[in-house]
Amino acid sequence: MLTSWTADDVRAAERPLLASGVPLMERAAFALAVHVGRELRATRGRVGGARVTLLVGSGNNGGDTLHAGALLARRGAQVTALLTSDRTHAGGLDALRAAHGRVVPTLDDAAADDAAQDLARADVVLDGLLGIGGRGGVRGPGARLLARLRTLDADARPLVVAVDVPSGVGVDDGTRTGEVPDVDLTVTFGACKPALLLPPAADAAGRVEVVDLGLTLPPRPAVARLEATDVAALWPLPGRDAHKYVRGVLGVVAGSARYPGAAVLQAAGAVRAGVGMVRYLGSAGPQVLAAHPEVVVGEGRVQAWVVGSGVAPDDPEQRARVRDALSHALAHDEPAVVDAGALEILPDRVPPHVVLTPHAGELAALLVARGAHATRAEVEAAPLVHARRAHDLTGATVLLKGGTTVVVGPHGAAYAQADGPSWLATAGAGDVLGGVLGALLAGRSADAMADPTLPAALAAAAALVHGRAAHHANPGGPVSAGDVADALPAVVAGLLRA
Ligand SMILES: NC(=O)C1=CN([C@@H]2O[C@H](COP(=O)(O)OP(=O)(O)OC[C@H]3O[C@@H](n4cnc5c(N)ncnc54)[C@H](O)[C@@H]3O)[C@@H](O)[C@H]2O)[C@@H](O)CC1
Ligand SMILES: Nc1ncnc2c1ncn2[C@@H]1O[C@H](COP(=O)(O)OP(=O)(O)O)[C@@H](O)[C@H]1O
Ligand SMILES: [K+]
Repeated sequence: MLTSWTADDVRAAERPLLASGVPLMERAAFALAVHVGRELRATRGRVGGARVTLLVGSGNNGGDTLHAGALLARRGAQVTALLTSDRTHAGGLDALRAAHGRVVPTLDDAAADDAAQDLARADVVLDGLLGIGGRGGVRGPGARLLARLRTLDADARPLVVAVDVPSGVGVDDGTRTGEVPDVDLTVTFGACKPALLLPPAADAAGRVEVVDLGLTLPPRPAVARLEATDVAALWPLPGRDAHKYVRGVLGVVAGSARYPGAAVLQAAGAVRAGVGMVRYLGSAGPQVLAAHPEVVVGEGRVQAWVVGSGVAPDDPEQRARVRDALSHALAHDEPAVVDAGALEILPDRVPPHVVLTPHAGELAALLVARGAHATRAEVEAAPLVHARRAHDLTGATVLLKGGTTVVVGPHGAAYAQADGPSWLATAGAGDVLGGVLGALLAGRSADAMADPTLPAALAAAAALVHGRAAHHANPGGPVSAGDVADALPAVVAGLLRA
């Protein structure tokens, strides 16, 4: 599992070490210089003679950058520091000067234009403008330099390394404000930060290397990302004496006369993910049975529900079945996935074993219906913030679909899963995901009732498996939702072997 901690968590963990004189900045800068040296050796064979340009802000992030620049200068690199403030970390500046680095105040437009030449000639640029002390987008001279960097021709573009985080990201919430450099590598100190996992900030962060500073961090991370072994540990495995009812029955209320395919795809997701049995309720029974003869059509006991996918607003009978299923789930302590058409008829407050699976547009509509202001674009710009708001307003676990899927549950549980290729953004893929998650909740129904944070972990696991199934179905190329479902058994088997 990848784990990340907030700026406050990291600062609190650093405090006792700093108080006892541990030289954290020197350690951070040393590790940064090692990583940059490795990149330079990979791209040009040696550090000696490499041109290194430092973007230096007013805080300790700039201090790290100057100290790393000094170490690289001592290894023969030609280092230029572009200072963007009249305040600069004194120790860092002394170290760079002592190592014969060049120091250039870059405080106005003319200086930024001159500096653009340094940027274009550089082999590597270190972004040391803002770290965990940044508030809002980069202001002033630093923003001018980032704009110059962004507009360099592609063939003049140096390797860009972010110091701790790319400057301009919301460290704790993954937002981006103003100019944010698109970096190739982020070397982050003490712990990974949420912005390096969360959209849209993480898209700017490139590869992430975490430098261990020996911090003692709180037990619960702010945002996590499941990996294969975590999913294997969460997956419900049939025992030798299992039968289909023990393994979990999933009630599926999906599809309508207008969208029968949603029911077929959702059943495919659940069946291929290995559910004990699917019971289907709705008008698409013949289509579901034709595609999946293993499905049972009609009412009966279930351990979990998935409701709403492909349920059209003009289908009052299917909407009534969704309402009945939701009431049953709430009254009998059965976990439920609430998708698409069912999001509009969700009760005001629900427990966390109800998992909402909106995309950004549906999440915005859900928030607006509860008196909050939100547009689709605002949700996409701050997925964690809006998923958390939806959790706070409804009580539900929230899985917000997107290129990176964000999951929020109670007690601060949060996940960011970036497992699928962009090809997964295809009609019906969400229906398959609902089926996979339903299968997991049916298989671990009692556990999901006992541990209110488990539905969030299962939702993240479903997103991982779904994304990997899209890769597996056709590596590097297009997939249909049906292809994704067909790839599930092999992907699950692969994860369980890992
Ligand atoms: N606490 C520590 O001892 C350690 C900190 N480290 C480094 O220190 C960084 C945090 O240092 P700081 O707390 O000094 O914070 P930063 O260096 O992130 O930035 C703070 C400075 O930037 C200015 N600033 C804030 N927002 C701005 C904006 N939007 N535009 C322009 N200027 C802005 C502030 O006025 C302040 O001077 C970490 O990210 C990490 O790189 C590492 O050296 C490891 C040890
Ligand atoms: N850019 C993207 N990259 C990877 N996966 C994506 C991207 N955009 C959306 N997805 C995934 O594709 C699926 C689309 O689901 P959804 O929006 O519900 O579509 P539908 O309702 O047609 O099934 C979700 O699992 C979502 O996370
Ligand atoms: K930075």
